[in-house]
Amino acid sequence: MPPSEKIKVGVLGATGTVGQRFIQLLSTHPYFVLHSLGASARSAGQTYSSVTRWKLSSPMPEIVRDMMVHECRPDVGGFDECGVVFSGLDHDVAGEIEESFRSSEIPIFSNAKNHRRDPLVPLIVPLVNSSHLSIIPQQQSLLGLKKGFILCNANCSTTGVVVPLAALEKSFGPLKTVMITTLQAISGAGYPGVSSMDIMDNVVPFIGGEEEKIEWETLKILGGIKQVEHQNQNQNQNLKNGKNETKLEFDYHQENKLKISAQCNRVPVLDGHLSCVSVEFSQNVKPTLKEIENAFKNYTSEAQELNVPSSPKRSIILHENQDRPQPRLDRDLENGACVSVGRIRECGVLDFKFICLVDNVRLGAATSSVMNAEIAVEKGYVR
Ligand SMILES: NC(=O)C1=CN([C@@H]2O[C@H](COP(=O)(O)OP(=O)(O)OC[C@H]3O[C@@H](n4cnc5c(N)ncnc54)[C@H](OP(=O)(O)O)[C@@H]3O)[C@@H](O)[C@H]2O)C=CC1
Ligand SMILES: N[C@@H](CC(=O)OP(=O)(O)O)C(=O)O
Repeated sequence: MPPSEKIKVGVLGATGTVGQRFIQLLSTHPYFVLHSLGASARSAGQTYSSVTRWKLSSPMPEIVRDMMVHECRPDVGGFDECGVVFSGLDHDVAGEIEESFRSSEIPIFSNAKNHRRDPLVPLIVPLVNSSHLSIIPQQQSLLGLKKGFILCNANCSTTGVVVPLAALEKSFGPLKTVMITTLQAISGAGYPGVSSMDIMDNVVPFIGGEEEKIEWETLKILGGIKQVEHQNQNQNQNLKNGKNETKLEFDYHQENKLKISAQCNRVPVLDGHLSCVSVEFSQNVKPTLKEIENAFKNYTSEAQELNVPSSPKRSIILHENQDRPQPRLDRDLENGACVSVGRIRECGVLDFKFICLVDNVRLGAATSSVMNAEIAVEKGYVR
């Protein structure tokens, strides 16, 4: 259900690649209304249209053209009046800025990598693990906060891969081994990103830190949250209460010891990260090709069940043509909010292999953040 009154929202890094998608998605949103924009000191104090190199094919929304861009501080520019602030900040600065907003009781939905490993911060791909929102009250109580929290969405390539992997685990139980090779678009590196001299007529077989992120983020996202008994630090109180404390912890898929290896490449594509994925199941009786196709086709997420505004009708679109999915042809499906899957076939080394595609700036970044916020509103975490 939409909130009775639209919630004021802010965007940090509003001028950047991800920031521009935020602006586009939020300019006509049924739950949220754009209230505050932030970027670097280079842009602060000027209007949005004068400092932004707008790179989307749709025009810059009228409502932001004359809005003032502010420094990314919770005490300026009306950020303290926002119920939600989205962050598309460069990771060099995102860590401290996002913490300062959280301390000021402002919920932050971040695209940056800085807090993804934090044991109190949920790392949520909204088509997979929105149940991890349940860690937020613990984050707030340990930090003495009432409304503020940080919630991260995943690396763009991770996002594209975990949706089909979640569909396989939902139907056939834990995976044992996953091998991933990515072909990543240049917009993934922000603007201006990789030099044209480096990427034209070329493939660059290195993206700093990306392989490690895919490998551990997948474990946090696909793993569950477990309740762990901790000994109460205050022994007297412990004796008085006669019980230990229960805390929530991410299990990082440890129980099933999922092994993942990723290799990442930058290719001359504007938007859309493609991945070649091979998987091995834990169960002895392997599913058939038809069963795998059905697992992808029938996969639904909580975002779909809640029917939040940014949720796709289909989380996974299965392509039958042998030469699909392709970034240029398929990245716009479901307004960039789904994952395309195709070329499912048996693998001579592991069990099966397939290709998947995600729009790195939409589901891989801004759309996931907005969908996470919609789910958080629906579940009462944003007040
Ligand atoms: N592009 C993608 O596909 C994805 C990106 N991400 C992550 O999202 C974040 C944004 O990426 P992207 O949009 O590509 O990057 P861009 O380089 O395009 O944009 C960076 C933004 O950060 C702002 N900024 C830079 N320095 C400062 C500072 N010192 N203080 C305040 N603001 C600052 C910039 O403002 P100004 O214009 O004033 O310089 C700009 O708005 C990154 O953390 C990235 O890793 C995550 C998933 C996918
Ligand atoms: N590194 C990704 C984009 C990105 O910014 O990732 P992260 O949010 O994990 O730092 C790419 O180049 O395609």
